[in-house]
Amino acid sequence: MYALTIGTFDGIHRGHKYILKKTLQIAKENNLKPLAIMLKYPIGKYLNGFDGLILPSWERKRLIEEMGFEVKIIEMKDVWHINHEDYLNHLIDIGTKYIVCGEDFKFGKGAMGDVSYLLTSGVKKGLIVEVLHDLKEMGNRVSSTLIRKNLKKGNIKESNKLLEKNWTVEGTVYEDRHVGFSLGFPTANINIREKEDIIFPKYGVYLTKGYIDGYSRILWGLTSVGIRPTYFEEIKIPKTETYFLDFFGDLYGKHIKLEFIDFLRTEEKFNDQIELIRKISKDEDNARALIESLTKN
Ligand SMILES: Cc1cc2nc3c(=O)[nH]c(=O)nc-3n(C[C@H](O)[C@H](O)[C@H](O)COP(=O)(O)O)c2cc1C
Ligand SMILES: Nc1ncnc2c1ncn2[C@@H]1O[C@H](COP(=O)(O)OP(=O)(O)O)[C@@H](O)[C@H]1O
Repeated sequence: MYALTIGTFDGIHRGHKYILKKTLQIAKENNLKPLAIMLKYPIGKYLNGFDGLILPSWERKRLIEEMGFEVKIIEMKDVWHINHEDYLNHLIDIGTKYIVCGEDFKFGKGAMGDVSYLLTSGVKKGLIVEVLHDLKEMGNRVSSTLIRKNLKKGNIKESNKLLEKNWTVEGTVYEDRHVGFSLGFPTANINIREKEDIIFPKYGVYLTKGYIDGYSRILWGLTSVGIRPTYFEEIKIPKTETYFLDFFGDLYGKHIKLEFIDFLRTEEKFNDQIELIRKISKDEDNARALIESLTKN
């Protein structure tokens, strides 16, 4: 029998950890197995204005499993036609005894199932329901939406605080126009949207740490996210590209994980390449000073 919690858990932030830990505790106390049913994408993806995921589903699954859960990934298209009564019966059929959820938990077709439904019909069917209050940070509800908003503003430190770890993206390095080398700043283009719709943070320059497959060294880098307004390109596709400091090597085809540490500046349109090069050199100086202050002591 299971102690179950359901959600998208995008980011596995402080609020998620609070619900997940509570579920683990309940499972332990009641001799149940902890189960997390995880949606690949939030409902927002199918409505208007979805900026993208904070973390891909496989990373969220890994983190939840690491806490001690069995994780089942579901996709919205597989469940949104099921009405809330049938879905509740399904949860009971698979062995759910306890459900742990937040105040705004909704499920079933048209989001008709909610906490009050669980507390009435669910309880009648023998379920035990634990409803948790929202976790707040400076008066704000800790949520994936809040973190996405922070990422869109370039507030990396605040996002990392809410996530309780450094925000990380990953992907394979692909070849592009080879302009980077001619500028004196080769950049590894990392395809962060290879498999899932990951959020692009505010366009600009970030201090990052790179973990490259097959390399034992962790590399500091300057990561530019954006559409390179200095250059004319027929179609503008946002890119995440990193110039690694004190490094030279072929990175094409390599898998790279990037940890975002800080935001340095907004992306700008320069009149010519010389101006851009000057600015990137300044970015490098700023980054090196920041790294020194971070790695001191
Ligand atoms: C640290 C850094 C800062 C950058 N800032 C800007 C910028 O403000 N504006 C811009 O148009 N491009 C900026 N770029 C992107 C460069 O234009 C880009 O790396 C170059 O065009 C190489 O592109 P490629 O990978 O297609 O060869 C920046 C790149 C780096 C590494
Ligand atoms: N310090 C470095 N940081 C990032 N990439 C580097 C570095 N040194 C060499 N490279 C190589 O250079 C490539 C990027 O060169 P660049 O001229 O920007 O071409 P592209 O347009 O294909 O990205 C990287 O993918 C990597 O293989």
